[in-house]
Amino acid sequence: MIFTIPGLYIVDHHRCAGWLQSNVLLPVAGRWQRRPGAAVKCRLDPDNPQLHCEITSIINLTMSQSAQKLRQLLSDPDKIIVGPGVYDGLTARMALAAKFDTLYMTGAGTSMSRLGLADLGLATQTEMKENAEMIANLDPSVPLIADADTGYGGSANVRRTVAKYISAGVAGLHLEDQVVNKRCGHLAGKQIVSRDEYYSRIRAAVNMRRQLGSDIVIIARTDALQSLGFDEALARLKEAVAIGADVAFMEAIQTREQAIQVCNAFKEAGTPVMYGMVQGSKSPHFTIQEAKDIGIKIIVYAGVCLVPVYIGVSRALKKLKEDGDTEAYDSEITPHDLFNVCGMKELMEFDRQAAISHAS
Ligand SMILES: C[C@](O)(C(=O)O)[C@H](CC(=O)O)C(=O)O
Repeated sequence: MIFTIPGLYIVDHHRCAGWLQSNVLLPVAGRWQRRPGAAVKCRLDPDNPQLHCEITSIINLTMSQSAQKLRQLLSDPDKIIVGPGVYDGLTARMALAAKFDTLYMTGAGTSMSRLGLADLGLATQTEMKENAEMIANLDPSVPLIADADTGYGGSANVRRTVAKYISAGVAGLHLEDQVVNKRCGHLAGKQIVSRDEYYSRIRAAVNMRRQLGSDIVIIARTDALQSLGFDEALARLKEAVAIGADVAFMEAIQTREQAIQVCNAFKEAGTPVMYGMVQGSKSPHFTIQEAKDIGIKIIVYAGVCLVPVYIGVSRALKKLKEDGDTEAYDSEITPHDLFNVCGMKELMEFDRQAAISHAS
């Protein structure tokens, strides 16, 4: 379908996370010129879906490969995006080797693996960004969604967080409405900031993205369900999306019905909904297929690596401590196998090529 808007033509548009992303013909020096990659952010008039009623911005995107890929996945109607929760180089490499097409950097996992500390808002902006940067660049063709907690302060901090995550190569990030001294979304006693403060975080993120000409996907997360109830949590997500967030994420959902209600609430507008699966929490458990069936667009399994690492490593350590020996595995893993998952072949080939150039 081709839309006509006074001043420009939009062709090849596709709907993507609340954006209409398109090739655009712009009148430049009296001629229509095609500007691939330029995006027009439009609001559709619900009463007249054939016409755009408002152009909110035109952006020349210096699209990052990974954010673009994430947007492509979001715009695929048949796709559910699955983010295995990784938190260090090895878990990220293992998820890549398992051929996941998206990764999720869990903040809880980052806090525990990098700091040895529980998910209580202790990981700093710099620590989170450094971890995200390392993971995002192991294979930049696989988009990384990274936890950005509260944005680490006021709007100026959020601004800086978004800029850092963009330059780190992160494809999408989520920002929430807990106080800066936050805690894991599945713990009791969460404190929530006012609507205005939350909205200013989202607005800061959206404005910074625009200022940098980036297409990073902004995921609005609310933790308000626990203390303020479903209606308030939903209202916050709706306003966050109206401000410019691309995806709605209600944290620590308590029932399957609530998950369905959230999906239904955003269905008409085509806003993708994200769901956080945390094994052992009170949130309903969904398989990928179940999540897809109810309309969830992104599901992240925050504990998919953490839990088996905890179980497996605890058992192995107990064995060594008590029996004075390591566990025997059916198929012994050699150091080679581990290094291969972490790029050994490519590194050695690179080294070989460098040596050849040097010799010639
Ligand atoms: C999604 C989450 O933010 C994360 O860091 O992975 C956590 C998950 C967890 O603590 O296990 C959360 O707050 O839900």
